Amino acid sequence: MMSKLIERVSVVDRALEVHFEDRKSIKFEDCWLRDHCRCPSCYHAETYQRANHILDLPDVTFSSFDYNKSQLFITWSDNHESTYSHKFLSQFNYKEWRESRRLKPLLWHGNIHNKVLKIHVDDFLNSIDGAKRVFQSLLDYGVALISGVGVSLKDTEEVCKALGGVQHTLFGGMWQFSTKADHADTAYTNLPLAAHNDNTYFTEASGLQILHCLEHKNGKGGETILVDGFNGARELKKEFPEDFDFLTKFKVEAEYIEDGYHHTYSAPVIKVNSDTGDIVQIRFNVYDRAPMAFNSGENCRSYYRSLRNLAKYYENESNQWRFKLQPGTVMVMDNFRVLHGRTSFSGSRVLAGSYVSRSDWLNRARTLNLIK
Ligand SMILES: C[N+](C)(C)CCCC[C@H](N)C(=O)O
Ligand SMILES: O=C(O)CCC(=O)C(=O)O
Repeated sequence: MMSKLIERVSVVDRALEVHFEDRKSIKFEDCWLRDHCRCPSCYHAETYQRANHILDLPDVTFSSFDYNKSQLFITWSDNHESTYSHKFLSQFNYKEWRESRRLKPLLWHGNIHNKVLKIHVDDFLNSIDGAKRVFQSLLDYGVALISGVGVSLKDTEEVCKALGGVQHTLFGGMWQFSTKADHADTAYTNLPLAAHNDNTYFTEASGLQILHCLEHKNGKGGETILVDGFNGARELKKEFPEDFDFLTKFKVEAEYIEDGYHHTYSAPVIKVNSDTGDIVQIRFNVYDRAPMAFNSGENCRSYYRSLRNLAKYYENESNQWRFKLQPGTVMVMDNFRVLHGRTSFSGSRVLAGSYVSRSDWLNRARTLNLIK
């Protein structure tokens, strides 16, 4: 890794261009430099927060500056003085800064049992390396399997907490569900559920969904279906680019209705980062679509054509990973990316689990130094 020590600094209009020893340079506007002064009157180091309001940033420029290999010193026209370390400044090469914040999912289709991490719960809960491996599997494939978990809600909760914390929704925090109609939703039946993302009717869908089959007796079926929503979107873009484009723009309204609840939210099925073009979220759920009005017959037909073309990928069994959840093994998946479903079943089938918010699981991945 080439040194990021300071080689020289030059003035460019109201900016300072810092040239580093790795032959890269970064231009810092005076307003940015003043706003990033790290002196005690400008910055609360103990809370990592700016001390002043942006409206109180003085419209000043530098009156003089000096530097050595590791520091830049600025005296401002209002006589304020600022010091910046090379380590701090060298972070802000735009391309490197943007690239370091992009997630790099490994797209997949079909049975990925030999790729997805399967780790014993003791290694996950009791070792940093184990925790890193779980979150890396989630970042890479959107799925991880944690074995050796006690077949109880309580033991499942320990796993949910370690994944970032139990997210509370109208369904509760930790849930245990079966065919008992605890909520007005087909998850609480033995009906088949085609691959879908949860919570398309919430302003923010849950980040992770954690499922642990506590029992399935006196019956059959109830296979889990997983499919990579990002790979489906990429295939749609290749085969039906106009449908991909439509689904990145058109807002599909979703709803959840139950006594005392009426959630709705409208958002594109495929959310794209406008800066990088990366797919950042899939919100696909054919069941929870709300009845919508359309401003044209063309839009109405595009809605049905594009959703059906995307659904054909997700419903193609060669793209799906199907397996049976076993008591003791917890499955965790990225609900922003991986679609899940199940085949119909008979008998008594009890699942435990929870949601974890995206902020909370990405926080864990970030504090494990896996992402920026
Ligand atoms: C809470 N639990 C996971 C058991 C079921 C929640 C129902 C999820 C709903 N069908 C959706 O797709 O958002
Ligand atoms: O019963 C299952 O295996 C999954 C149920 C489901 O899709 C859900 O709860 O969102």
